[in-house]
Amino acid sequence: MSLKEKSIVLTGFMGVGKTTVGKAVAKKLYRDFIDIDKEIEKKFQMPTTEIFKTYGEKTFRQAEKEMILHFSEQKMKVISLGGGAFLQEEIKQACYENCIIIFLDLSFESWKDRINLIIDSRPVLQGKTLEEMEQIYNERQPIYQTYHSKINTDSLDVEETAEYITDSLKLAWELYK
Ligand SMILES: Nc1ncnc2c1ncn2[C@@H]1O[C@H](COP(=O)(O)OP(=O)(O)O)[C@@H](O)[C@H]1O
Ligand SMILES: O=C(O)C1=C[C@@H](OP(=O)(O)O)[C@@H](O)[C@H](O)C1
Ligand SMILES: [Mg+2]
Repeated sequence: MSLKEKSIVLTGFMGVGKTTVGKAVAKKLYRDFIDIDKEIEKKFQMPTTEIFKTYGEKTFRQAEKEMILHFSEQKMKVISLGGGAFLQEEIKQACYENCIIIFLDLSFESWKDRINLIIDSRPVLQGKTLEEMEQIYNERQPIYQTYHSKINTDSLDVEETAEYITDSLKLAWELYK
């Protein structure tokens, strides 16, 4: 597969903007957009929080793995992962080999301001104190260190982040064609 054909995968902690930015990047590149959480929710016909409540996290993680292994083999997509996907080594390897992984980084200080936007739809955060959330944030950082490109979004809005990503990709495609 040539570099230009590879699917783009967005990774990073919950709430950093993978879904929102992924959609914007796909639009700019005229590619299909796949949000893995959306695909899992379609499969189970219920929101993620309900999947966790009804079937448990293990079932969610199994579906997440199957879905990502399937889509990571496809060309020319923009794929937004869930923030827990890279807890599974097999997913990380498949994405690293087949796709271009972009890590959306955001400091905990900036992340804190988004809690209200995401808390209701993120079962992993529900019932946690701010200190516990910070602990999860810190514990998760090592899993995101497998990437091809990293972008810190502390001072960027969605459109600026999407533009930075597409500009970098176009440059890489031009350089390595
Ligand atoms: N760069 C950004 N600046 C400000 N808010 C953002 C940014 N990126 C995303 N958001 C907002 O943060 C929330 C979580 O974004 P989302 O794309 O669902 O993150 P993720 O998929 O990484 O969990 C949404 O309400 C979204 O509008
Ligand atoms: O980090 C996690 O464990 C999760 C992140 C969520 O996706 P986002 O990163 O898009 O919020 C979703 O997959 C699920 O709630 C579990
Ligand atoms: Mg998302």
